[in-house]
Formats: sequence, structure tokens, C-alpha cells
Amino acid sequence: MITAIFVVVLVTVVYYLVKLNHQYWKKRGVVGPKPKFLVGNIGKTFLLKAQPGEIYADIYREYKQHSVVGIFQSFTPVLLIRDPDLIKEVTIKSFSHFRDNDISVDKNADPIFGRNPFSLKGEEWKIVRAHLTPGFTSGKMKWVYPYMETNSQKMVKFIQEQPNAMNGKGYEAKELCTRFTLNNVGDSVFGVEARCFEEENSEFRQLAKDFLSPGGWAVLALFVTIVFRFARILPIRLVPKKVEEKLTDIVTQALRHRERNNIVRNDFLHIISQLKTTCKDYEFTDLDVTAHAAGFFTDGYETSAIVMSFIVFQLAANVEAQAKLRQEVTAAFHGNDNKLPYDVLQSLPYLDAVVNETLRSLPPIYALQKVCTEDFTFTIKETNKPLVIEKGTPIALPIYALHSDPEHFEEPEVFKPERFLGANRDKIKKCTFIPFGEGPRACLGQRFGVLQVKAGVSYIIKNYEMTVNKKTQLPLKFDPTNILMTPIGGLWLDFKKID
Ligand code: HEM
Repeated sequence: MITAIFVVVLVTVVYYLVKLNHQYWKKRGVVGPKPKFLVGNIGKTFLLKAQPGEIYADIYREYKQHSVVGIFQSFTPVLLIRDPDLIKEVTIKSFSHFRDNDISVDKNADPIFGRNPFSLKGEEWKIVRAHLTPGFTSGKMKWVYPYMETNSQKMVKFIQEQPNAMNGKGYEAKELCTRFTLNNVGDSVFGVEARCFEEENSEFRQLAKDFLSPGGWAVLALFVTIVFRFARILPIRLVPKKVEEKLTDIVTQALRHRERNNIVRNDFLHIISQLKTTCKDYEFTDLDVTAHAAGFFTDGYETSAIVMSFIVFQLAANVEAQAKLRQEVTAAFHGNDNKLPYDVLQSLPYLDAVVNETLRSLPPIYALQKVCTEDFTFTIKETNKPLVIEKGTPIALPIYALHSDPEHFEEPEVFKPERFLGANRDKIKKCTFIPFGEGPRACLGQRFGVLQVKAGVSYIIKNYEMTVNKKTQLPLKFDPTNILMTPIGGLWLDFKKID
């Protein structure tokens, strides 16, 4: 009897506490959808029907007249920012108030992801980011570009050898692009030939399958820690032990091989291994070197492969854009002895526009979640009243919703690379196009990612005409359990060789 009374009292107290907490935004004069008990506004995520970024996009569209919307991730109040000027404030102008990402990874539980700049916080993030940045200069990109060209040529050959790619049965674009990006990462970081076009079960492909494949551990762990905030107190690892061990082994062997044979390769691994002796303001251990090289592996292939697969899909679905791009790229090859030098690739305006329009229409990351690291006061435009964002409040930046807002991009559902050409590009309002984030914390690998997708797409478009195979489920729907935009059923394409 006493137990029953205790349970009833406890449930009642919890119920009222949650209800009280759900008044948080109302009390501060911030509008927002009514939260539901326990799940807040992300009930569909709990039912595995939509990932939080999709829900944010719906809320964004519903609250057109507002610059900010107050929502709840279960019990936690989250401020969704709609106004690009305020996004600029958060990511650039008042960055010191919003320095960290809303993620917690224990370095001891997950030595690799726990050391990734994305997970690091405060001063530690600042120091590590500053030391890793020299690995991504345009000089370094020029250095790795020949590997990307070689892998592009291998990919062109590989496509022709796949019966289903050529006979109308379709080949899955993401799978193709992942083979390509894994090869680039193998060469650029470890100095290792990944052989993803030659071997069905190459070591790197296996690593990728064990790491980020749909339904894989990392995808699940990331989803769980984002959705169930209380899980953050658990020592959850995103990089599975098996993947960590394999990556550690690859890095250790590569370093040993260089030391024994006196090899100096001007690459990422060299830069970070030097930090062990040159860095004065941070202690870079062997584990740090391994973790950052391994981090380049994990960051380097997946998002780029997603973007590249979206680009070839958009081109297959938009024949005019495909023909225009082919004309530009083919002319560039013809003017350069059938090669595509780095500077020439970088100077192709339509290619750049196609990449950007794809990133606009299908950004691989739906939304970013930052956290307020120091109280911040601003005036809500529409009410002219001040709002204090309290330290610790998560801030949602709805990338996909901004990119598909007709106020910022006319006919957002139409694929129009011309938006990113010449004077049109200058008309795009700051912070309405943020596929790589914005400000000091924006994507560190943007140059590498864009370079590899541009190289790969150029070689494909010069050699093949592409159409969408009927196995692709249209309109595209996305896996609700993956925080990266992942089309259900895949993107199946048919290829026709151009002679
Ligand atoms: C083309 C595909 C890519 C896209 C769309 C992309 C997108 C993003 C986004 C949206 C962020 C979060 C930015 C923020 O918090 O404001 C990010 C962070 C990051 N990305 Fe990328 N990324 C791509 C490729 C890469 C590559 C190839 C690498 C490494 C080789 C990389 C390394 C990183 C790192 C280290 C961070 C954390 C930066 C920090 O917190 O300081 N990314 N990326």
C-alpha cells in the first residue's frame, strides 16, 4: 500500500515538474508549438517517424512571422532560430556566447570521436582546431589533388565494368561515391591505397560498413545521444571498438613505415605527428595523433559521398543541367590535354553552381545544434522585447528549412544552379545558405570535401550520361533514424558511356 502511494506521489510530482518546465518559453514571451508530456515537440522522433531536423523544418514553416521559436526536446527547452541575422549573431558576431556544439562525448569512452573538433569544447577546441587547420590549406589540397584524379579515373573504369550500371538495372550512387571518397581518404591521410574499386571487401570498405552504414552502431549511438539527452551521462562510444582498433592499427603501421624508411610525406598524418614535438600549448600524445588521423577518416568520406551521390542524382534528374555541366567540363578537358588540372577545376563556374545548388536542395546535415556558453541578450524583432538566452540552452539552426524557404530561394523545389552564378549569387542573404555551418566553427574539411566531389563528378559527367533508374523511390524520403540525410532505398542510376 505504501509503495503504491509512493508511486502515485512520485508520478504526480514528475508530471507537474514536467508541466512546469514546459512553461519555460511561454514565461519568456517566446512562441512555440505545445509540447507533449515526456517527448516535448519531438514525439515523431521517438516513434522513429522523423528525425529532429525534419521536425524543426516543419516548425520553421509553421512560424513564418517569427524570428525565434521555443521548442522542447523532451523536457529540454531549445531555441529554434529562424532569422538569418540572428544566425549570423550566433555563429559569427557573438560566437563567444555560443562556442560549443550541443554534444557530449567522453574521451575515455570514445578516444576517437571524443577528440574530434566537433566534440571538443571551449579552449581545448580552439587550440586543437588551430593546430589542425594547416592540414586543410589550398596548398595541401593541391598536393592531394593528383590522388583524387587517379581515383576518378579508376571510378570511370569501375562504372563500365559494372553490368548493372550499364544495362538498365541501375547502380546505387552512394555506394559508388563511398568507394571513391574512401580511396581519397586512404591516399591523403594514411598514404595507403584503399583499393575500394578493386576489392569488394577491401579493409577500408569493411571499416566504413562497420562504422556508418545505415543501422550501424555509430548511426544508432548518435541518434540515441541526440534524442535521449539523459543518455549523455552514459559512457557511450560512437566509434565502435572494432573500428577504433583497426584505425589505430592503420595509423601505427603507417607511422612506423615512415620512420623506418625515412619517408617524409607532406600530408595530414605528417602534420599531426609533428605536433607531438612542435606543439607548446597542448600535449599531443600518440593517442591524439591516432585519433585525429582516424577522425579525418571518419569525417572525410561519408558526408562527401552523400553530397556527391546527391549531385549525380540531381544531374540525372535534370537533363538540361547535366548537358550544361558536361559542356563546361568537356571543354576544360579539351583545353588541357584531356586532363583537368587543379586550377582549371577550381575555375569552373557551372560546376561550382551545381555543387552549391545540390548542397542547398539536399544538405546532408538537416540542422545544427549549438549550446549557449555565456548568457546572451537580444531583442526579439517582432515583439521588440528583450530575451535572455541562458547559458546551457541548446540552439537549433535549421539548415534544411532555411535552404527550402521560398522567402530566401524562389521555387525552392526546383533545381536551379543559376542561383549560384554571377550576380545571382551576391543576392543570396548571408546565413540563409549554410551547408557547412558558419563562422569559426564551420566545417574544417570543406575544401577537401568540395574538391573531391568536384573531381569525381567532373570525370563521371565527361564520360557518362546518367538517368535515374526506376528502383529509386521518388519523391525521395529520408531515413528518420539517421542524422545525416539518407534516402530510403538508395539512389539508383543508369549510365551510358559517351564515346
Ligand atoms: C562535403 C561534405 C561536407 C559537409 C556538407 C560538411 C558539413 C559540416 C557541417 C555542417 C559541420 C558543422 C559546422 C558547425 O558546427 O557550424 C561540419 C563540421 C566539421 N567537419 Fe565537415 N562537412 C563535409 C566534409 C568534411 C570533410 C571532408 C572533413 C574532413 C576531412 C570534415 C571535417 C569536419 C570537422 C573536423 C568538423 C568540426 C569542426 C569544428 O567543430 O571545429 N568535413 N561539417
